[in-house]
Amino acid sequence: MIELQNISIEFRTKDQVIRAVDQASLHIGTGEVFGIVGASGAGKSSLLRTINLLERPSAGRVRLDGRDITDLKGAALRRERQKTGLIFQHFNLMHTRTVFDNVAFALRVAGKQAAEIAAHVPEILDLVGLSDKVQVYPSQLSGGQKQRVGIARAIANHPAVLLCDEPTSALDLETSGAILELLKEINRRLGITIVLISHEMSVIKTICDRVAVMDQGRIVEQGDVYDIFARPEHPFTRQLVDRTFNLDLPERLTANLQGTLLKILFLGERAEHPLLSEAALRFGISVNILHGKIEYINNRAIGLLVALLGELQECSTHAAHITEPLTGRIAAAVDFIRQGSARVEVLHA
Ligand SMILES: Nc1ncnc2c1ncn2[C@@H]1O[C@H](COP(=O)(O)OP(=O)(O)OP(=O)(O)O)[C@@H](O)[C@H]1O
Repeated sequence: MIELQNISIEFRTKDQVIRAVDQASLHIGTGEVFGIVGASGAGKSSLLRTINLLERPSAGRVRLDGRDITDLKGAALRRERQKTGLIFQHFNLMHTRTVFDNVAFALRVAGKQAAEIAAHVPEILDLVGLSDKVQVYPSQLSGGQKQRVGIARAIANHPAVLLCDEPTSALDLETSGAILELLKEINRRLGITIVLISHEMSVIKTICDRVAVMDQGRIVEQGDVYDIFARPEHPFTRQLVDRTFNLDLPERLTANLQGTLLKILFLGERAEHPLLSEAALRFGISVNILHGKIEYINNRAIGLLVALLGELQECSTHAAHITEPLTGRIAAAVDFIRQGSARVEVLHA
């Protein structure tokens, strides 16, 4: 559906050349929800805007539906652009026009007749949940409602692709969730391919099937969202994923740790096995869970636990016969946990 091949984008200012995107390649399939994530200035917007050639690449090719559109101009380019809709972080609505007119404008530009526009706009506004706001002005709408108008306008001409530039960054958490839900529904019901950029992994995990991670103009990693969360390889991706899981411990807990502190990753069904209690019994140690979280990404579980392995406070019946020193038992327990989980990181020994 969308193929970006070795895209580089350079901006020339008076005294320097900024390479915003550096040899980025992507392939996005029909009907996918594809995310591009990265810090501010990573090159996400520039790359997104090459898909409909709002930004022309300095090098590389853009293919839409198998057709190379990189060199298109004028009417041919405008026709190709009709296949894409675009929504923005700050909605970009016309404030002196009603909700109806904001959406109608997109249809008028595409050459639709008044009768068709009059019939179609209410349908689209119904789809995005704004049937009761048809004659209202944008200033009378909440942020979430404004973005719904932005979405209605973007899908009015039945595009094959919806490009979303940080669509929820200006919204609170709850509204953001509702907008992502609406985008997902549009993807499912209308089969529109969605490309969404965000600086938050939490947005990506809520809606995307696959993701590309950008750092300083380069795509450093891409793949299935679940796999990227489960096994982030690039240090920048790891940082993003860690921030999403947010497993930081309060200083009070880390100041006087007695024992071995582990961060344990469980994937899928393995998260359901009683691995830690088995380790405790087998090796006669205490296992104290200090932090933990299970995330479900595309209905598959990723569990992360921070656990402290240490000496049992009292001699339990299970441990009474254990004579091996604590360090040996903990080392054996770490091995045992390592075998039964996806990854173990020793945070403190
Ligand atoms: N028109 C322009 N002229 C000069 N430099 C630009 C232009 N547009 C973008 N840049 C620069 O290119 C780099 C990438 O910008 P871009 O907006 O694509 O990144 P981004 O990841 O989308 O960032 P943000 O999340 O802050 O929008 C930045 O260093 C930016 O300053």
